[in-house]
Amino acid sequence: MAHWGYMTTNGPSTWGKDFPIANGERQSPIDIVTTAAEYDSDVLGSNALSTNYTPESEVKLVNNGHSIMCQITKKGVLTGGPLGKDEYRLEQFHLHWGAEDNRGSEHTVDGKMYASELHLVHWNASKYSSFADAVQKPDGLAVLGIFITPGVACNQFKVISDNCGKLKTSGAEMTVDTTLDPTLLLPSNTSDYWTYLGSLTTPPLFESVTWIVFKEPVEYSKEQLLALRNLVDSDGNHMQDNYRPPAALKQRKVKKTFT
Ligand SMILES: NS(=O)(=O)c1c(F)cccc1F
Ligand SMILES: [Zn+2]
Repeated sequence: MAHWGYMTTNGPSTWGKDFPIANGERQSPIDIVTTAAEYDSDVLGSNALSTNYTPESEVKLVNNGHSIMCQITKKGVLTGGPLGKDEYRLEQFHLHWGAEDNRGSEHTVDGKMYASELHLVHWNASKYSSFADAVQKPDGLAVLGIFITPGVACNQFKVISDNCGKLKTSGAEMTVDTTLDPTLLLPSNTSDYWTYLGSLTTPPLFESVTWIVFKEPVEYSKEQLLALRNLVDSDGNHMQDNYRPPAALKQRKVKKTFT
């Protein structure tokens, strides 16, 4: 079986062969049609979305062949909003990006694509015993989606962008002896977001994710975006355009926390 990727021969249009759920009822990403999103005060009313992360004392980076991933070792949690009282533990974060600034995000907003999208992946530690246990459950995961646009450098992301050069090839791993506070990767406004029920955006595409996509993008510098584009994927090509295009919304509603 040819390993899945983002090239013509193994990209998103071919994933349905090995992962039939690719054409399922709650696939991600989606195009967020802002006028169709429903304001839902009780998504926000009952208890606002809240993150309680512990800064990582060292940064564990992995080039997993499809993205650059930071493995989280502390027990930070996300709760509230659409997650109710359940506590979702931060497991890892990674990104998707384009070869150029005009593309790269997975979710789109009224058809607009951002240059990149950061995903903070959490699993429901109130109900399940591990990420592996939660990953196939309909309420198993929660992912924060943060849009990235070219601008000033993001200081907290420097530990990743400054080390991409040492993680060029697929399978490369390294531990950087510096702290990282995942809270500082979030936009300043974390009250305004869209939320809907979806899936992993890479194979195995499990339909287990409550998506929370922030309205406010964060800025990364051109150099930080270039560092991502110089990574090499599992086929030895430049890791670029590692994003899945939007899937059909089907019978879903997107909720929003702002008017
Ligand atoms: N892209 S995504 O955030 O849906 C995602 C996950 F949540 C978990 C594993 C891989 C992955 F890619
Ligand atoms: Zn992702």
